[in-house]
Amino acid sequence: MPFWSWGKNKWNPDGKHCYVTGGSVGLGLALATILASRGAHVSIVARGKQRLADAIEVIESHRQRPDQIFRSFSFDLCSAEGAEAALDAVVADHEGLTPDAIFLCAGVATPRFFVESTAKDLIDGMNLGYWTEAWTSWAVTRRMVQQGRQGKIVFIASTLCYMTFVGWSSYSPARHAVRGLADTLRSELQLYNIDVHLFSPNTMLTPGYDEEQKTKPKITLKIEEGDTPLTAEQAAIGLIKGIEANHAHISADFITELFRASTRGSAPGHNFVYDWALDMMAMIGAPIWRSSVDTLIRAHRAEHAEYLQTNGVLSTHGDPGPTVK
Ligand SMILES: NC(=O)C1=CN([C@@H]2O[C@H](COP(=O)(O)OP(=O)(O)OC[C@H]3O[C@@H](n4cnc5c(N)ncnc54)[C@H](OP(=O)(O)O)[C@@H]3O)[C@@H](O)[C@H]2O)C=CC1
Ligand SMILES: CCCCCCCCCCCCCCCC(=O)[C@@H](N)CO
Repeated sequence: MPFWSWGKNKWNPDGKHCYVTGGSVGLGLALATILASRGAHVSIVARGKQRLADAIEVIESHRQRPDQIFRSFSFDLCSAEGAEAALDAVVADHEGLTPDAIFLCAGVATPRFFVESTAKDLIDGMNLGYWTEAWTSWAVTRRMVQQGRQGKIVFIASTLCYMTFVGWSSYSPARHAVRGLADTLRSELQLYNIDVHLFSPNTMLTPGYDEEQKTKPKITLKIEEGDTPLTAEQAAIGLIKGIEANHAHISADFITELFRASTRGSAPGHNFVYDWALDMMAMIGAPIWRSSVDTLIRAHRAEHAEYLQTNGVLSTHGDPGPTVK
């Protein structure tokens, strides 16, 4: 879309088929309910069947018209086969046609210290933080092009796709990879009139967030105190607003906006003056913040040494962990 038509013809989900991966809880469910309440047909995919069934009930309660189609399917999206099979199921009630919009919310974050991660932990990090999104985008793009259909693909990354710190060695690289793929596809899929967006939420209070607390190092949690968490609903509303504004990179909080504007690479920005102002703020603020965090980390050395000792972390050094392929 040329820049002079930005903001016109706001995206409207009414009557469109929206496919939300990871739509059973958290951000995906919040998004699915908003889309349903705005008249979309909604398909959700996740692994756990009970949570899918519960989610469909919630989505149903937002139905606007009797003809809206709501479906849920259980698939593991970490493999090309899983992503293809899920897509087959998702398009079945839509004459085999690819969805109008795909929201790639499926993903898992498991923070740990790098030295306590097994090889499997690191591979899982890429599987659950990158391939869950990449395989679905690959499957759907090929079909969209075969069918001559246009549409919208929305990748979900994180603030950690622009910056990172201690504890996120298995997750932040996967989120940076999602940004790399989204930026590449934003460029390439113009060939077919397929729009690509990247949403980078900060902390969201979701079941996934509760889960990640179980492995999160204390120092990581301490650094994250600087962030103000969003509810899944607030994040989903921010995402939809960003799509309506036709932003390539979307965020829903000020800190991520700072990192977006100062780490944008070749991605299109928002408003030039606004981005420039953010960039200036980040140029001064980010090094000050980083230096205070570095001080915090160095002050944590003794406690960390004790943690390694007590948990016998280094005695397992070199063990690749179970079932590494
Ligand atoms: N919460 C946060 O603070 C932040 C989260 N994010 C990212 O945003 C996305 C949504 O986060 P959030 O709502 O917190 O996540 P949740 O863990 O609450 O929900 C994740 C969803 O993805 C599904 N899912 C996970 N793995 C797979 C898989 N292999 N195949 C199919 N479905 C899968 C889950 O269902 P099931 O397990 O049953 O398969 C669930 O529906 C994730 O990618 C997350 O990493 C980004 C920034 C901040
Ligand atoms: C001028 C600069 C000021 C900077 C202040 C920075 C404060 C820390 C921001 C940490 C944000 C981390 C979000 C991680 C979300 C996520 O992806 C995980 N929860 C995974 O689910």
